[in-house]
Amino acid sequence: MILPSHLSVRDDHLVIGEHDTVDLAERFGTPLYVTDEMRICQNFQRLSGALTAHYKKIRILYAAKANGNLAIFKTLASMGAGADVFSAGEVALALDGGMRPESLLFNGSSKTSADLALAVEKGIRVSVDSPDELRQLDRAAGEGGKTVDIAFRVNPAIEVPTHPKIATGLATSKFGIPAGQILDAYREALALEHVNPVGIHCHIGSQILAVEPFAREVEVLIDVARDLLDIGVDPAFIDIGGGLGIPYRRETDRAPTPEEYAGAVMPVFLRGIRDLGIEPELWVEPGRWLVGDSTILLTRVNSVKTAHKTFANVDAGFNLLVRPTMYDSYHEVVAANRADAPAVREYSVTGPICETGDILAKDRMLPELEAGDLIAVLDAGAYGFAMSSQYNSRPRCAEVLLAGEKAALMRRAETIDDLTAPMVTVPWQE
Ligand SMILES: Cc1ncc(COP(=O)(O)O)c(C=O)c1O
Ligand SMILES: N[C@@H](CCCC[NH3+])C(=O)O
Repeated sequence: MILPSHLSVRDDHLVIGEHDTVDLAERFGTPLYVTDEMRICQNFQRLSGALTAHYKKIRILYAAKANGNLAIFKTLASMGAGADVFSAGEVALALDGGMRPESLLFNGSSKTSADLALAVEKGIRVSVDSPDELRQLDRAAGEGGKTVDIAFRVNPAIEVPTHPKIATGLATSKFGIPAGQILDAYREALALEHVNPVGIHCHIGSQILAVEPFAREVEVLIDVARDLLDIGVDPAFIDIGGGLGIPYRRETDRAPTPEEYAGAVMPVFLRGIRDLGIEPELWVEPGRWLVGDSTILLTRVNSVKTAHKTFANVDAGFNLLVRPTMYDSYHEVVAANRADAPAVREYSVTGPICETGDILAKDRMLPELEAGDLIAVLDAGAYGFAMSSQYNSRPRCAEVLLAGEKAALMRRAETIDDLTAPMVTVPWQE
């Protein structure tokens, strides 16, 4: 099996950073999310380096939805990242994590009036998703006695090779304004008093393992910029969103490197802006690429059963990692306490949730397993804990952050009391 450089095997045990996963599981319990902070920093530097090699005016906005732990915001803020935020919660976390309001972009196709008021109050730029939202934002800004800088989210009508549920720039997608309507939207923004159109925003989808769609996206955005110049808007930034995929199947996935991504996108961007005589900042909104491979989910085998096939029943299910169930996603699994043992039997690694679809990994060759063994699910840092739930009334597990020799909780495990705490006794049952 090919492991990323922050994972290794020592004395038959899987090691993350400098830490033996068997020790981590004993110390903190299972299930357990474990994140290597250094890996996130390396990922950030690599992506940032690849882009700035072409153009200096780059901003990286971490897509906060990928992993919402406050510690992750702090790590990325310290690297100089801003954030793509989608909710009041993400705004609060980003600001608490040390990001400045000017380094955030408030995205979303269905913002509440409270979201808009929050953006106005905090001075956060807004990616506006419809003319209706534009008018509401103008009103909110007027009431707050302010002017808000905005971009419009463009729907570029681009097909992308990914799971249909996470392609966001299809003509039929709920996100953005069709290219044919976008100029009217900017014209309307120019006519309004409290919104200031300064940017162009787009995001074509997630887990994209090809670079051509990003290059086509940039062409569309350059066309929009050309039209904007005609109506007197010189864009201060062009935000091409996130979406760069990672190789979940390391043996076979051919994932573009950041250098290949930059090599496809930047020449189109640079040629475009040179022709137009403008020098906007280029913004990107990576989520998965920054945090995806930084994290493993450790889960203990409760029992092994051979029936129609052989099941390793573990203590984490789609309550903690929904991607395999929701998108048929593949995550590599490793027998963490037998990492050198030969793979001799096919297992399905199944969780404790009362649903047939609760399968973390289907039909994988693994060493002989028994109750008490430890399984590591790899590449669980993006949309892992972030999409967890308390389904089946299971408290969520803890998250640990590693930095060199250090290991500390960045979120404690929930308890049964945490499940019931928000519940309120209705008066007729008192
Ligand atoms: C607006 C926006 N930006 C960025 C992202 C991050 O995507 P990814 O994690 O694939 O980089 C998303 C999620 O797809 C998004 O909706
Ligand atoms: N949740 C998806 C990615 C969605 C990206 C958000 N727009 C995943 O796990 O792959």
